[in-house]
Amino acid sequence: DPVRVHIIPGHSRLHRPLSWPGLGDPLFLTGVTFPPEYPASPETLVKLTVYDVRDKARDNVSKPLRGEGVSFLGSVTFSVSDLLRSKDDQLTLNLRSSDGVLAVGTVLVSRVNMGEMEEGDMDHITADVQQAQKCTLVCESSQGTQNDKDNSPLTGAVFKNPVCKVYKFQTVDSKWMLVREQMEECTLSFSIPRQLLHLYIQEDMRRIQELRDLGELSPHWDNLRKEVIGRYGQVIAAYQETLAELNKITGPSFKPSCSKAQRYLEFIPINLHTQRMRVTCPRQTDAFYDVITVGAPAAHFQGFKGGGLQRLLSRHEAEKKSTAYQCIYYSPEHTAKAQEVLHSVGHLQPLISGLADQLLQAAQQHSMAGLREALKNLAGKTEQFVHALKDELVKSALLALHAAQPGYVTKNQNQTLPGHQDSPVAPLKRQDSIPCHKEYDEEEWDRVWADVAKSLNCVIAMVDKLQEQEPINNNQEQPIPKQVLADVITSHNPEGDWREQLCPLVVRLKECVAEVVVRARRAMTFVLLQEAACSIPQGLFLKQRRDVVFSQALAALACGFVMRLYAGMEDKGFLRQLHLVGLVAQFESLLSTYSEEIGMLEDMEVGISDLHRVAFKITLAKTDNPCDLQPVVIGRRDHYTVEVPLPQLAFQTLPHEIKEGKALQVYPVLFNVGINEQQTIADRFGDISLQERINQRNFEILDSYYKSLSLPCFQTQTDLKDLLETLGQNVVTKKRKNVEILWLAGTICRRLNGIRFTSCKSAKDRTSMSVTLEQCALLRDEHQLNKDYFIRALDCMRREGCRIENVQKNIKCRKYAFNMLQLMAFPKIYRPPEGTYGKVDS
Ligand SMILES: O=P(O)(O)O[C@H]1[C@H](O)[C@@H](O)[C@H](O)[C@H](O)[C@@H]1OP(=O)(O)O
Repeated sequence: DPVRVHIIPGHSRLHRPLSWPGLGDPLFLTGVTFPPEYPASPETLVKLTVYDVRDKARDNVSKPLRGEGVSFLGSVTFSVSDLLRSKDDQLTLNLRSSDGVLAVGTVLVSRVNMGEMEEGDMDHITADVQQAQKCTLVCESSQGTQNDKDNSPLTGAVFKNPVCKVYKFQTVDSKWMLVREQMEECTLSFSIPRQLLHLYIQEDMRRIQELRDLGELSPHWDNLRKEVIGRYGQVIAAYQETLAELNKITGPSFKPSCSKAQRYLEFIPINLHTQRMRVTCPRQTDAFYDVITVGAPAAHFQGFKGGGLQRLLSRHEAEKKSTAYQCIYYSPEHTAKAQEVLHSVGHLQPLISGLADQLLQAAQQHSMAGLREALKNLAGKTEQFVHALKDELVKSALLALHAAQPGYVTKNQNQTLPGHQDSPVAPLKRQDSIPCHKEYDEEEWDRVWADVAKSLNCVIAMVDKLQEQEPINNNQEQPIPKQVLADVITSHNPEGDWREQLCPLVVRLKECVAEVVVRARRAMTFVLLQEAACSIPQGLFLKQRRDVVFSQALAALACGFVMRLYAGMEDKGFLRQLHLVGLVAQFESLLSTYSEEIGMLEDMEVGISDLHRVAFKITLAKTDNPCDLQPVVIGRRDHYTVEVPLPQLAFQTLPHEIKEGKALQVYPVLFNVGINEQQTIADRFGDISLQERINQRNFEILDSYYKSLSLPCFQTQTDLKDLLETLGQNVVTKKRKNVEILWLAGTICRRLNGIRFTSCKSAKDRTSMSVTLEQCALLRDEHQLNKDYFIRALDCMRREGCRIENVQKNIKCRKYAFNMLQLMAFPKIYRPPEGTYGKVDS
């Protein structure tokens, strides 16, 4: 396979093959750097030596050792002048074996012109320091300003340690505007991951219990069960340890970028901060613009050797299908269905039981209205319950479970299944054989399941009957349609007490529900056992990876939601939109689709998409005490709810739908455009399909969200429609570093009242460039910032503003971690002013 070498300023590390599993002809890319102090000249000779690395764990082959998974392939030498004179800046060289005789492969050397350099670019990189220093920063504070609306006790409960900067800029009509930047930490950085860890542990413990409740299984299945339980136990122990370590942490409410790969901090989002820009213009009401900045949600501690979640999960699914010989393969949809059924029965059974008790209470009180109300609710929930179980999966899983019990025989073989014999790994071909245990009654489930509906009908019929017996004046409401089940009714004494007559029927209904729950729970647990057993150990590693990434993503989302909610408390239109449709949460990412950052982006894609399983609820806080205003997470992996408590005063002004606890939806979308030198390589020689796919898919989500908004205030905004159309065109256009995608997506999100997020690896350098650019663009487009002040304002914010403080908070140094050569690759407008960047230990 060809090896490509790029002479790229600023790079020297060997990179993994850029290839996708299943595709042949992988491309191995590596960049080679001549450090600025190195006296390279046209005569300089470059020797390339290529090794075959079999042992991926030994990624660092700078000093390869023979016989340790690394072997010499060949080498070749060329001079810098060969490259400079070459056609298309490219040399094709033959690798030679050590004795120089054999040609053992081809190396393609390209000289990379960073491309984004334009005439006069260098002038901007070394910007006019004097100009920039005519900076308009007027004051700064670490506490915010007094009597500040942004620092109310409400925000103070969740947002901490404000850093504040105020600037004065000139408008087009030579007036002055005041711009105030405020950046804060968020307590949710730690509290959401802690709560999630608790919930993960609880859920896995419950899973272990459910597996135990499967009862006696044949040795094959029993062994698998033991193994799965053992693995769950390990995960629980690791999570408990992490939680214990997290509980020891005090200090700032954010994880600095340099701790990104620390084991005990892996669930914590990197460098999560909120940033608000408030603009005060003469004779205008203040406007403010919020953004949440956070490092890409990704499993940094686990690393990116095999890629990120999106790739790992699809690879795993494919492998599972082909190697699941020990167990029954259930598709991810089936597994999700099993979880859903488990969840539904767990949720609905206590509700049905409570409503049945209410019905008896109403009967006791001889209240026909109460009886009918309770019956209506009971019927509704019971129907939901019956419906939730109406799935072929339950039936087939019951059969499979039956076949997994000791003593099971098949009709065809009339002999014990292989999986039933002593060897725990003997193949079991369940699907091919129709189980025919003499004790197994295939109709049984249908009967048990139908009994629930039947017993509900008996209850309905009895209430009807009682209603008929009532004197006419106690029977004003419309009667429930008659469902005559004579065999039931005749057995009851029409003259007796209401409660007495209803009680046996209600008890029967509860019993039928309980019976169904036991069976359904065991059947679904068996499906999940298959899933877990088929995927050990890789599936569990991936689950842990997904837990980590999701935790970071949820902490960021919750932070953004709370900030958006607090900001919109007095906006009736916004609140209406919130409960009628929900909010867009738009993540902008600046990761490169190259090397490690591909893996980060693959993690991030799954983490952000998993956020669609989250809803928010607003609750009334017990007190106005800050600790009672902390959001609370409830739920399980397939669905979480974040409850956001508000103090009485704020709560009472909300629309009643929100006060009644309506689930508030979020629509997460992710747009990525890599901007640095690594993206230059990816754009030219690598694979950018990941970025293209993400942008196209998320455009579709955003577009369908917009279409689902039937609120007139959005449909009449023609420019919103135009913006979406332009974004749609941009995501399919082949254009390098097309940052317009990010600007359009950000603008659309703001117009849609959404939550804005900006991310890169550590949310410190590239993110700072993007956030300051967005702020200045808003000043120019929405607040008539004088054009001559645009670059000055941008440089000033980058030099003096909250973002350089963010860098300082993270690495204790006031320099963005860019070198000059990296900056050449940036789109011009993303480059910071001279003196603010350099080599730092980040
Ligand atoms: O905040 P980031 O842009 O992810 O910081 C990068 C920086 O862009 C890059 O130039 C530098 O070489 C480092 O990789 C920074 O990442 P850290 O995670 O090390 O801060």
